[in-house]
Amino acid sequence: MMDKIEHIGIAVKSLEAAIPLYEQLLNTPCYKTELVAAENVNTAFFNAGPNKIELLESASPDGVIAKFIEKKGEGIHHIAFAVADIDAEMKRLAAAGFTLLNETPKQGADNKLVCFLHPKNTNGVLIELCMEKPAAQ
Ligand SMILES: CC[C@H](C(=O)O)C(=O)SCCNC(=O)CCNC(=O)[C@H](O)C(C)(C)COP(=O)(O)OP(=O)(O)OC[C@H]1O[C@@H](n2cnc3c(N)ncnc32)[C@H](O)[C@@H]1OP(=O)(O)O
Ligand SMILES: [Co+2]
Repeated sequence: MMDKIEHIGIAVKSLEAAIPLYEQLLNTPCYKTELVAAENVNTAFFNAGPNKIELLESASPDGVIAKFIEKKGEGIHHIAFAVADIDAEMKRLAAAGFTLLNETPKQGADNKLVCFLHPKNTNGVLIELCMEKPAAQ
């Protein structure tokens, strides 16, 4: 089950320009910036009540975010839902016919495991499943 919207991902050309803008807009400081090398993306996080805003800047000219901005411009990139059991949700959604973009949960930002669903099955919205990484046993 999707517990809540964990974050809204927003594609931006420059974190340097977008971070102060969102700090002013949200009236709260960016609480974390993080490079997710595997995704070729630099991220910046803000709390917005029980949810978050995740700004995304491409870490290379040919990254996913650069491609998105080239095609669609800056703007909302994805919606991430918090899930308690990402494996179970991936199984449920795959069985329901959604296209998973990664076979197993992968490393996300902000201490999460993530999986993406292709927008072709979700009315054109890129969906991310997002689970807090279990504490190391
Ligand atoms: C994980 C770290 C962090 C976190 O929260 O922890 C992040 O959120 S990282 C976010 C960046 N990473 C990803 O987005 C990974 C998943 N995305 C992908 O695998 C690709 O972007 C994919 C498959 C969605 C699109 O890649 P592709 O190479 O196929 O690009 P195209 O431009 O050819 O797109 C095909 C088709 O999809 C539409 N599209 C692409 N991106 C989006 C989007 N964000 N929202 C909605 N639609 C999207 C694109 O317009 C094309 O549609 P078409 O009708 O064919 O023009
Ligand atoms: Co995200």
